[in-house]
Amino acid sequence: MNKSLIDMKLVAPALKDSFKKLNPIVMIKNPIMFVVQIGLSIALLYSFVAPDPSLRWFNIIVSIILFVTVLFANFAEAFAEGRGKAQANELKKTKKEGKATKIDKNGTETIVPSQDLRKGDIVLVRAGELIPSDGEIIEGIASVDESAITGESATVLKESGGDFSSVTGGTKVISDYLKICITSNPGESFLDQMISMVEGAKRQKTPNEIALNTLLISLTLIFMIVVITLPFLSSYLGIEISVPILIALLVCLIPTTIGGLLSAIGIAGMDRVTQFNVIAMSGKAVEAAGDITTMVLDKTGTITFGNRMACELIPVNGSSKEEMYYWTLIASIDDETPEGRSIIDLIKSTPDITLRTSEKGEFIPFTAETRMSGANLQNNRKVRKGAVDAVKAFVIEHGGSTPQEVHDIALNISEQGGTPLAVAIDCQILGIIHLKDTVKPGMKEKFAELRSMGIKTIMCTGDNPVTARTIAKEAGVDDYVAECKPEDKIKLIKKEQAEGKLVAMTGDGTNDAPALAQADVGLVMNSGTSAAKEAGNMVDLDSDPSKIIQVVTIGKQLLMTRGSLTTFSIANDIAKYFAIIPAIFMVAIPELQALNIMNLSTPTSAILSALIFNAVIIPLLIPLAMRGVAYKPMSSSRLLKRNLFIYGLGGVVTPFIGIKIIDMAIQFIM
Ligand SMILES: Nc1ncnc2c1ncn2[C@@H]1O[C@H](COP(=O)(O)OP(=O)(O)OP(=O)(O)O)[C@@H](O)[C@H]1O
Ligand SMILES: [K+]
Ligand SMILES: [Mg+2]
Repeated sequence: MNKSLIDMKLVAPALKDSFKKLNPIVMIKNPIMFVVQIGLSIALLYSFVAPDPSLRWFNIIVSIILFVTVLFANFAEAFAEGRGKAQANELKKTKKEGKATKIDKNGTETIVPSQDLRKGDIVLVRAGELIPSDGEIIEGIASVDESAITGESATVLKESGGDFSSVTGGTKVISDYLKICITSNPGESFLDQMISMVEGAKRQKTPNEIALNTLLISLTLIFMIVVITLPFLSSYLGIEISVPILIALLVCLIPTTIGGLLSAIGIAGMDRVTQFNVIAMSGKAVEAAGDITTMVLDKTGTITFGNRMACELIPVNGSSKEEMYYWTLIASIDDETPEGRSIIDLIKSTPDITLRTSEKGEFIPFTAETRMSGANLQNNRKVRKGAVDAVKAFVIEHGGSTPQEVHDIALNISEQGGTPLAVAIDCQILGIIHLKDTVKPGMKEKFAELRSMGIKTIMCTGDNPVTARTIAKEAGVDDYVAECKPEDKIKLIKKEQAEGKLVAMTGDGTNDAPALAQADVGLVMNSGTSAAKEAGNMVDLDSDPSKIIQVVTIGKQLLMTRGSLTTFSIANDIAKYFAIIPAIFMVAIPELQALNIMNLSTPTSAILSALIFNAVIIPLLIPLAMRGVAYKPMSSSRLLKRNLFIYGLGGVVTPFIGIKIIDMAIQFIM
């Protein structure tokens, strides 16, 4: 997926498409260019049935330039769509092949076409086979090649339970086997969504785009009224203006530059996100990313590396090392979380400890609500490990208490940014587990950058306040919420939104789904559950939660590119006014010479030069529309001033130079 944004191979198909788009039914979707197309038809008519045959050649040339103008605008859009279409074709190839081994209730296997699979079906996928549709693993552990979707050739280990249990249709099982429960109906899989997103089939105009379009249409209407009334005014002065000249004037005055580039800018914005291996479910999501003012981030895995590893087991309360290790093992033996596994690994690698248990009972899995995990044993004893305050409450409930020593050790671990877990059996605390985690490098700089863009960052963590404060300080986030449960996250997002903020967040678990749905931008990890993927509006194929920062930058760049090119386009039209108006009236009103600052050779050449400039500026700006304007993190008001200066002033000056050069060239040819 990492091709450059401007691919010369896409030029030929885009040219073909630009002719197809000449169909008026397609053209009407772009009202500004549709006006140009109508103007073209009228000018063409005048070329043949003109009342004044001496003007025939002028009329034909105007018609040709108008035709090229429309074609250039169509080309901009077709070129922007090209990359997505090519990518969609690649993805469709992945979809075509398809047989699946379905397992029915009594365990019999039947081979069915993949596209017949529905939600709830169970399939068996063996090594070397493609996973037929999205699903959750119910049995097995296997390495999966996700390159068809992510473009990365690294394989991912997938297994039932935990954070890596969801699989995507179109990816390939490399080793072992997986039994999968299908979670999507035909035509609704992630791959289907991805295809329709990248090929732009579902691309709807975003609210910002609609607002801008309305403004541009209003401007067009105003200029139409001006141009239509012009002949009445000029006849007073004894000047007759031919219809093709009026059309040329109209086309120069209406915002054709931005009208021709608007949809290309939107498509390219989504494309840039895709380049980044993030699939945006709508153009609106990318735009919303540009408007974000608050970013809610998880601590573990987003700000820190997240492979929180047990590094030390500290017995307390007079319990022996053997005793503490033994019960810690019992509390962790079925704990599938990375934390749980790292505890087992640590115990395994301790030389003088043997891993033998004879306990029978029921495992209590970790939840973000209880912030504990453990086991209820057959002899009615209960073992728990978890956040210190949660375990403390558990012990008190069973008639015990926590000695000061526990708090001291926990505080010490937290102050280092680690996570202390207390281990207890019934009313007695046995020890503390030190889980270590590190802040990812470069976080402080990233958050400083966000701050300069006017974005507030809030770190949310289920961890205790001391660990939270330590990590928050080290990473340089603006604010943090400790001991945060899933519902607290929604509350936080709603609170920010009530203050008029637009909120972005990342997430992966089912727990996160409601918060992801509430947020204005919800970036979901590809490794996440299907519930989370449905709730969010963007999916990161690389499952890197800190990518939200770059996604916001791309969104900002999209909005800025659109704003800059709109400014440029309207400023351009002002300059064209100064080229054409003096040309039309100068003969009758010599005083208008004062307006003729461009000093163009003849009225005809002036009009044609302005019209040619108006056409060629569209393809010249395609690279800028595709790449986006250069973006420097700064506050929006400073950015606005800077852009008004560059694109406003540049927009006035460029056509003066351009039109003058074209005028000189025309004289030279003549
Ligand atoms: N496997 C586990 N068993 C018992 N307790 C755990 C386990 N994993 C985490 N905890 C405790 O529960 C707390 C909350 O964990 P949770 O995963 O909800 O949040 P977190 O990972 O600390 O923060 P984040 O929201 O950034 O992921 C942890 O701080 C830790 O004290
Ligand atoms: K124009
Ligand atoms: Mg967590």
